[in-house]
Amino acid sequence: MYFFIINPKAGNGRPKRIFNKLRKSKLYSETESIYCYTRYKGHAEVIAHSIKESYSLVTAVIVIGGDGTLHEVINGLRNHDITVSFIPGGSGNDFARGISNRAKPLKIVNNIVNGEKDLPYWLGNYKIDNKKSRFFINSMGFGFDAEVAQAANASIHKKLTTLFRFGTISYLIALIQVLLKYKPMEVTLEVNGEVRRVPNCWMVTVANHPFYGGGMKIIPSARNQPTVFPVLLIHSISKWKVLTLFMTVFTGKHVNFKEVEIIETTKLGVFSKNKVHYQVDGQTDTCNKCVITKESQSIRIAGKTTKKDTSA
Ligand SMILES: Nc1ncnc2c1ncn2[C@@H]1O[C@H](COP(=O)(O)OP(=O)(O)OP(=O)(O)O)[C@@H](O)[C@H]1O
Repeated sequence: MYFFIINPKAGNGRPKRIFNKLRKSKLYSETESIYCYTRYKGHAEVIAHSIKESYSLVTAVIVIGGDGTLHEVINGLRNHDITVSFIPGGSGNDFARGISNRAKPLKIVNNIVNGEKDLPYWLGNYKIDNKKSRFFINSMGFGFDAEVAQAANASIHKKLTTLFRFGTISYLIALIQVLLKYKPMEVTLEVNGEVRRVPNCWMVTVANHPFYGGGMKIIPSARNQPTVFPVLLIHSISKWKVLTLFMTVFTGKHVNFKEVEIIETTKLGVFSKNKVHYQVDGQTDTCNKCVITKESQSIRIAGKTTKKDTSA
Protein backbone atom coordinates (compact mmCIF):
# COMPACT_ATOMS: atom_id res chain seq x y z
CA MET A 1 0.00 0.00 0.00
CA TYR A 2 1.22 3.52 -0.86
CA PHE A 3 0.65 6.35 1.57
CA PHE A 4 0.35 9.86 0.07
CA ILE A 5 0.95 12.90 2.30
CA ILE A 6 -0.08 16.13 0.58
CA ASN A 7 0.58 19.68 1.81
CA PRO A 8 -2.22 21.74 0.20
CA LYS A 9 -0.57 25.01 1.33
CA ALA A 10 2.88 24.47 -0.21
CA GLY A 11 3.73 26.19 -3.49
CA ASN A 12 0.46 28.18 -3.53
CA GLY A 13 -1.66 25.02 -3.65
CA ARG A 14 0.29 23.21 -6.38
CA PRO A 15 0.43 19.87 -4.47
CA LYS A 16 -3.38 19.76 -4.33
CA ARG A 17 -3.63 20.35 -8.08
CA ILE A 18 -0.98 17.68 -8.73
CA PHE A 19 -2.80 15.15 -6.55
CA ASN A 20 -6.22 15.90 -8.07
CA LYS A 21 -4.77 15.20 -11.50
CA LEU A 22 -3.04 12.07 -10.26
CA ARG A 23 -6.25 10.69 -8.75
CA LYS A 24 -7.95 10.82 -12.14
CA SER A 25 -5.26 8.61 -13.70
CA LYS A 26 -5.69 4.91 -14.53
CA LEU A 27 -2.43 4.19 -12.69
CA TYR A 28 -3.77 5.66 -9.45
CA SER A 29 -7.07 3.77 -9.66
CA GLU A 30 -5.14 0.52 -10.10
CA THR A 31 -2.81 1.23 -7.16
CA GLU A 32 -3.71 0.39 -3.60
CA SER A 33 -3.19 3.61 -1.67
CA ILE A 34 -4.44 5.96 1.01
CA TYR A 35 -3.89 9.68 1.32
CA CYS A 36 -3.88 12.42 3.92
CA TYR A 37 -3.81 16.22 3.54
CA THR A 38 -1.80 18.18 6.10
CA ARG A 39 -3.96 20.59 8.08
CA TYR A 40 -1.41 22.69 9.99
CA LYS A 41 2.32 23.41 10.32
CA GLY A 42 4.03 20.28 11.66
CA HIS A 43 1.12 17.97 10.75
CA ALA A 44 3.16 16.02 8.16
CA GLU A 45 5.48 14.97 10.98
CA VAL A 46 2.54 13.77 13.11
CA ILE A 47 1.06 11.81 10.18
CA ALA A 48 4.42 10.22 9.34
CA HIS A 49 4.95 9.28 12.97
CA SER A 50 1.58 7.50 13.03
CA ILE A 51 2.52 5.47 9.91
CA LYS A 52 5.49 4.13 11.85
CA GLU A 53 3.11 1.98 13.89
CA SER A 54 1.95 0.05 10.81
CA TYR A 55 4.93 0.53 8.54
CA SER A 56 5.05 -3.13 7.48
CA LEU A 57 1.84 -2.48 5.48
CA VAL A 58 3.27 0.57 3.71
CA THR A 59 5.36 0.02 0.56
CA ALA A 60 6.31 3.69 0.29
CA VAL A 61 5.35 7.09 1.65
CA ILE A 62 4.83 9.53 -1.23
CA VAL A 63 5.14 13.18 -0.25
CA ILE A 64 3.59 15.89 -2.43
CA GLY A 65 4.70 19.28 -1.16
CA GLY A 66 7.76 21.41 -0.67
CA ASP A 67 11.07 20.66 0.99
CA GLY A 68 9.64 21.70 4.38
CA THR A 69 6.98 18.98 4.10
CA LEU A 70 9.58 16.35 3.21
CA HIS A 71 11.69 17.50 6.17
CA GLU A 72 8.72 16.91 8.50
CA VAL A 73 7.94 13.48 7.02
CA ILE A 74 11.53 12.26 7.34
CA ASN A 75 11.62 13.40 10.97
CA GLY A 76 8.23 11.89 11.72
CA LEU A 77 9.22 8.48 10.32
CA ARG A 78 12.70 8.38 11.86
CA ASN A 79 12.93 4.95 10.29
CA HIS A 80 15.44 4.36 7.55
CA ASP A 81 13.60 1.21 6.39
CA ILE A 82 10.52 2.96 5.02
CA THR A 83 10.90 3.94 1.38
CA VAL A 84 10.07 7.58 0.74
CA SER A 85 9.25 9.33 -2.51
CA PHE A 86 8.90 13.01 -3.26
CA ILE A 87 6.77 14.80 -5.86
CA PRO A 88 7.92 18.43 -5.81
CA GLY A 89 5.10 20.94 -5.39
CA GLY A 90 6.72 23.64 -3.27
CA SER A 91 8.20 27.00 -4.14
CA GLY A 92 11.89 26.05 -3.93
CA ASN A 93 12.08 22.30 -4.67
CA ASP A 94 15.79 22.05 -4.05
CA PHE A 95 15.63 18.40 -2.97
CA ALA A 96 14.32 17.30 -6.40
CA ARG A 97 17.14 19.31 -7.99
CA GLY A 98 19.63 17.79 -5.58
CA ILE A 99 18.76 14.24 -6.62
CA SER A 100 18.31 15.33 -10.28
CA ASN A 101 14.72 14.13 -10.40
CA ARG A 102 13.03 16.07 -13.18
CA ALA A 103 10.34 13.46 -13.84
CA LYS A 104 6.69 14.52 -13.85
CA PRO A 105 4.31 13.38 -11.04
CA LEU A 106 2.67 10.52 -12.96
CA LYS A 107 6.06 9.28 -14.10
CA ILE A 108 7.36 9.35 -10.52
CA VAL A 109 4.41 7.22 -9.33
CA ASN A 110 4.85 4.94 -12.32
CA ASN A 111 8.54 4.49 -11.41
CA ILE A 112 7.64 3.63 -7.81
CA VAL A 113 4.91 1.13 -8.71
CA ASN A 114 7.04 -0.50 -11.41
CA GLY A 115 9.97 -0.90 -9.06
CA GLU A 116 12.60 1.45 -10.53
CA LYS A 117 15.70 1.11 -8.40
CA ASP A 118 15.59 3.15 -5.16
CA LEU A 119 18.21 5.82 -4.65
CA PRO A 120 20.25 5.70 -1.40
CA TYR A 121 20.32 9.11 0.27
CA TRP A 122 22.37 10.14 3.30
CA LEU A 123 20.70 12.70 5.56
CA GLY A 124 22.35 15.22 7.83
CA ASN A 125 21.80 14.94 11.57
CA TYR A 126 21.60 18.07 13.75
CA LYS A 127 21.18 18.71 17.44
CA ILE A 128 20.07 22.19 18.50
CA ASP A 129 20.88 23.33 22.06
CA ASN A 130 19.70 20.52 24.38
CA LYS A 131 16.86 19.31 22.15
CA LYS A 132 16.51 15.87 20.56
CA SER A 133 18.55 15.35 17.39
CA ARG A 134 16.77 15.64 14.04
CA PHE A 135 17.49 15.11 10.34
CA PHE A 136 17.88 17.58 7.49
CA ILE A 137 17.47 16.70 3.85
CA ASN A 138 19.05 19.65 1.98
CA SER A 139 21.05 22.09 4.05
CA MET A 140 21.44 23.87 7.30
CA GLY A 141 22.80 27.40 7.61
CA PHE A 142 23.59 29.95 10.30
CA GLY A 143 23.66 33.74 10.05
CA PHE A 144 22.97 35.66 6.87
CA ASP A 145 21.34 32.88 4.82
CA ALA A 146 19.04 32.02 7.74
CA GLU A 147 17.90 35.62 8.09
CA VAL A 148 17.32 35.78 4.35
CA ALA A 149 15.27 32.55 4.46
CA GLN A 150 13.22 33.95 7.34
CA ALA A 151 12.54 37.21 5.46
CA ALA A 152 11.69 35.28 2.27
CA ASN A 153 9.23 33.00 4.13
CA ALA A 154 7.49 36.03 5.65
CA SER A 155 7.45 38.06 2.45
CA ILE A 156 4.32 38.92 0.51
CA HIS A 157 6.39 38.52 -2.67
CA LYS A 158 6.74 34.78 -2.00
CA LYS A 159 3.11 34.01 -2.85
CA LEU A 160 3.23 36.04 -6.01
CA THR A 161 6.57 34.77 -7.25
CA THR A 162 5.67 31.15 -6.41
CA LEU A 163 2.46 31.56 -8.41
CA PHE A 164 4.56 32.45 -11.45
CA ARG A 165 7.17 29.80 -10.57
CA PHE A 166 9.86 32.42 -9.79
CA GLY A 167 10.53 31.37 -6.18
CA THR A 168 14.13 32.58 -6.40
CA ILE A 169 13.02 36.18 -6.98
CA SER A 170 11.41 36.38 -3.53
CA TYR A 171 14.70 35.06 -2.13
CA LEU A 172 16.66 37.80 -3.92
CA ILE A 173 14.30 40.54 -2.69
CA ALA A 174 14.71 39.21 0.87
CA LEU A 175 18.49 39.07 0.40
CA ILE A 176 18.70 42.79 -0.38
CA GLN A 177 16.38 43.68 2.53
CA VAL A 178 18.50 41.69 5.02
CA LEU A 179 21.81 42.90 3.55
CA LEU A 180 20.97 46.51 4.37
CA LYS A 181 20.65 45.82 8.11
CA TYR A 182 22.73 42.65 8.71
CA LYS A 183 25.37 42.61 11.47
CA PRO A 184 27.92 39.75 11.23
CA MET A 185 27.94 37.18 14.06
CA GLU A 186 30.71 36.05 16.36
CA VAL A 187 30.79 32.25 16.45
CA THR A 188 33.06 29.47 17.59
CA LEU A 189 33.29 26.53 15.23
CA GLU A 190 34.48 23.02 15.93
CA VAL A 191 35.61 21.51 12.64
CA ASN A 192 37.54 18.26 12.31
CA GLY A 193 38.20 18.37 16.05
CA GLU A 194 39.76 21.87 15.92
CA VAL A 195 38.19 24.85 17.68
CA ARG A 196 38.17 28.10 15.73
CA ARG A 197 36.77 31.52 16.66
CA VAL A 198 35.26 33.47 13.75
CA PRO A 199 34.53 37.05 14.89
CA ASN A 200 33.22 38.64 11.67
CA CYS A 201 31.17 35.75 10.36
CA TRP A 202 28.48 36.20 7.71
CA MET A 203 27.36 32.65 7.27
CA VAL A 204 28.14 29.00 7.95
CA THR A 205 26.28 26.50 5.76
CA VAL A 206 26.34 22.71 5.54
CA ALA A 207 24.78 20.90 2.58
CA ASN A 208 23.90 17.38 1.43
CA HIS A 209 23.82 18.51 -2.24
CA PRO A 210 24.61 21.79 -4.07
CA PHE A 211 21.16 23.42 -4.30
CA TYR A 212 19.60 26.02 -2.10
CA GLY A 213 17.03 28.87 -2.12
CA GLY A 214 15.30 27.61 -5.28
CA GLY A 215 18.26 26.65 -7.44
CA MET A 216 21.31 28.55 -6.20
CA LYS A 217 24.45 26.39 -6.16
CA ILE A 218 25.49 27.27 -2.62
CA ILE A 219 28.15 24.51 -2.34
CA PRO A 220 28.75 23.37 -5.93
CA SER A 221 31.05 20.53 -4.86
CA ALA A 222 28.52 18.98 -2.38
CA ARG A 223 27.82 15.34 -3.24
CA ASN A 224 25.44 13.13 -1.30
CA GLN A 225 27.52 10.49 0.43
CA PRO A 226 27.78 8.82 3.84
CA THR A 227 30.95 10.14 5.44
CA VAL A 228 31.98 13.79 5.11
CA PHE A 229 30.00 16.93 4.31
CA PRO A 230 31.21 20.31 3.07
CA VAL A 231 30.92 23.46 5.20
CA LEU A 232 30.80 26.86 3.47
CA LEU A 233 32.15 29.68 5.59
CA ILE A 234 31.91 33.38 4.61
CA HIS A 235 33.61 35.90 6.87
CA SER A 236 35.40 39.27 6.96
CA ILE A 237 33.64 40.65 3.88
CA SER A 238 32.02 44.00 3.06
CA LYS A 239 28.27 44.33 2.38
CA TRP A 240 28.80 45.31 -1.22
CA LYS A 241 31.06 42.35 -1.84
CA VAL A 242 28.34 40.07 -0.40
CA LEU A 243 25.94 41.42 -3.01
CA THR A 244 28.47 40.74 -5.80
CA LEU A 245 29.11 37.31 -4.30
CA PHE A 246 25.43 36.35 -4.37
CA MET A 247 25.18 37.44 -8.04
CA THR A 248 27.54 34.57 -8.82
CA VAL A 249 25.84 31.91 -6.64
CA PHE A 250 23.76 30.61 -9.58
CA THR A 251 26.91 29.64 -11.44
CA GLY A 252 28.78 28.50 -8.31
CA LYS A 253 31.62 31.01 -8.99
CA HIS A 254 31.22 32.61 -5.53
CA VAL A 255 33.53 29.92 -4.12
CA ASN A 256 36.44 31.76 -5.81
CA PHE A 257 36.07 34.80 -3.52
CA LYS A 258 38.92 34.97 -1.00
CA GLU A 259 36.38 35.46 1.83
CA VAL A 260 34.78 32.08 1.08
CA GLU A 261 36.16 28.88 2.57
CA ILE A 262 34.94 25.34 1.95
CA ILE A 263 35.99 22.79 4.55
CA GLU A 264 35.17 19.07 4.52
CA THR A 265 34.37 17.57 7.89
CA THR A 266 32.65 14.64 9.58
CA LYS A 267 31.32 16.79 12.43
CA LEU A 268 30.61 20.50 12.83
CA GLY A 269 29.88 22.37 16.05
CA VAL A 270 28.55 25.94 15.94
CA PHE A 271 28.53 27.86 19.23
CA SER A 272 27.61 31.43 20.08
CA LYS A 273 27.03 33.44 23.26
CA ASN A 274 24.29 35.43 21.53
CA LYS A 275 21.40 33.69 19.77
CA VAL A 276 22.12 33.16 16.07
CA HIS A 277 19.55 32.63 13.34
CA TYR A 278 19.57 29.26 11.61
CA GLN A 279 17.68 27.72 8.72
CA VAL A 280 17.15 24.03 8.24
CA ASP A 281 15.61 22.94 4.92
CA GLY A 282 14.24 26.48 4.62
CA GLN A 283 12.52 26.64 8.04
CA THR A 284 14.04 29.13 10.51
CA ASP A 285 14.64 29.70 14.24
CA THR A 286 17.44 30.83 16.61
CA CYS A 287 19.91 28.91 18.82
CA ASN A 288 23.15 29.15 20.81
CA LYS A 289 24.56 25.76 19.96
CA CYS A 290 24.29 23.17 17.19
CA VAL A 291 26.18 19.96 16.45
CA ILE A 292 25.93 18.49 12.95
CA THR A 293 26.98 15.02 11.80
CA LYS A 294 26.25 12.82 8.79
CA GLU A 295 23.93 9.82 8.94
CA SER A 296 26.02 6.84 7.94
CA GLN A 297 22.95 4.69 7.16
CA SER A 298 21.11 5.80 4.02
CA ILE A 299 17.36 6.18 3.53
CA ARG A 300 15.72 4.93 0.30
CA ILE A 301 14.24 7.43 -2.15
CA ALA A 302 11.90 5.90 -4.73
CA GLY A 303 10.54 7.29 -7.99
CA LYS A 304 13.64 8.62 -9.66
CA THR A 305 14.01 7.70 -13.30
CA THR A 306 17.24 5.79 -13.55
CA LYS A 307 17.13 5.60 -17.35
CA LYS A 308 17.24 8.86 -19.36
CA ASP A 309 13.50 9.58 -19.68
CA THR A 310 11.52 12.45 -18.20
CA SER A 311 8.20 12.04 -20.01
CA ALA A 312 4.90 11.80 -18.11
N1 LIG B 1 -2.59 22.96 6.12
C1 LIG B 1 -1.55 23.74 6.39
N2 LIG B 1 -1.73 25.03 6.73
C2 LIG B 1 -0.67 25.85 6.96
N3 LIG B 1 0.63 25.45 6.89
C3 LIG B 1 0.86 24.16 6.57
C4 LIG B 1 -0.20 23.24 6.30
N4 LIG B 1 0.33 22.05 6.00
C5 LIG B 1 1.68 22.19 6.10
N5 LIG B 1 1.99 23.46 6.42
C6 LIG B 1 3.33 24.08 6.56
O1 LIG B 1 3.65 24.70 5.33
C7 LIG B 1 5.03 25.05 5.38
C8 LIG B 1 5.61 25.17 4.00
O2 LIG B 1 5.67 23.92 3.40
P1 LIG B 1 6.79 23.55 2.33
O3 LIG B 1 8.12 23.99 2.79
O4 LIG B 1 6.59 22.12 2.00
O5 LIG B 1 6.36 24.42 1.07
P2 LIG B 1 7.08 25.62 0.32
O6 LIG B 1 7.63 26.59 1.30
O7 LIG B 1 6.12 26.13 -0.70
O8 LIG B 1 8.23 24.87 -0.48
P3 LIG B 1 9.84 24.87 -0.41
O9 LIG B 1 10.22 24.50 1.00
O10 LIG B 1 10.27 23.81 -1.40
O11 LIG B 1 10.28 26.25 -0.79
C9 LIG B 1 5.67 24.01 6.28
O12 LIG B 1 6.23 24.69 7.38
C10 LIG B 1 4.48 23.14 6.75
O13 LIG B 1 4.60 22.79 8.10
